Amino acid sequence: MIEKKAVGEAAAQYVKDGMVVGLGTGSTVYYTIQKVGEYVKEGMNIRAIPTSEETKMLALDLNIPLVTFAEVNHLDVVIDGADEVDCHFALTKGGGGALLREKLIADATDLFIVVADSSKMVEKLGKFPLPVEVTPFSWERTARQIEELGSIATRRLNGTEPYISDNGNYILDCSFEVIENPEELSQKLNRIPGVVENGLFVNMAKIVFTVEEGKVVRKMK
Ligand SMILES: O=C[C@H](O)[C@H](O)[C@H](O)COP(=O)(O)O
Repeated sequence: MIEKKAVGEAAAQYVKDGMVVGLGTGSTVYYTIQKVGEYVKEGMNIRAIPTSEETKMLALDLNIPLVTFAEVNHLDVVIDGADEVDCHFALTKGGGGALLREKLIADATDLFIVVADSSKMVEKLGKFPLPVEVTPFSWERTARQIEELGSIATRRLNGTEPYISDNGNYILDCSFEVIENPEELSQKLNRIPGVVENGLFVNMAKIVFTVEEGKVVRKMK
């Protein structure tokens, strides 16, 4: 919790007056969003696109002005959390189910910043099961095709019911153990009909805020 707050707040320094900002989802970027709310309260003029309904509610509570892709095409900065970050800044995302909008929004900026406590930093991705968003129709067949790539795909539940994403889809949590080539796996997954998007973010993050030896560090690509 202390690390999440420290890295989340540190990244907020990249939000400046006049910017269009992408706001991520989760318990780490929560602290970034709180800081951005303070900036707005102090008079900073920004507009934001949230990566989930949860973040949208939080931003509205903090009076952060929102926009949509109907009005903007490019974001000045996007700040988001991650479930795993490897040494090349490849990420696993989607533990909170927001991966599709997160990827759409991260794709719309040249400055994608990740906030991740030290537990998220790994040598290779894979220990955290990879979230894959799939269409509910024939999800079982899609799951079998994902399993042919070497994983065990488990449909996410919300209690006893299927978890439904903000986009009306299912999430499959796919255990691959070790992901040797995230880019290749991402391409293979997205070629399977029924896969809407996968939680691998490769060659997207430019800056990672994390904690090393008890101090916040900013790692740049
Ligand atoms: O879908 C959720 C997102 O990808 C989150 O950014 C990710 O799960 C990290 O969340 P947290 O900061 O709560 O660990």
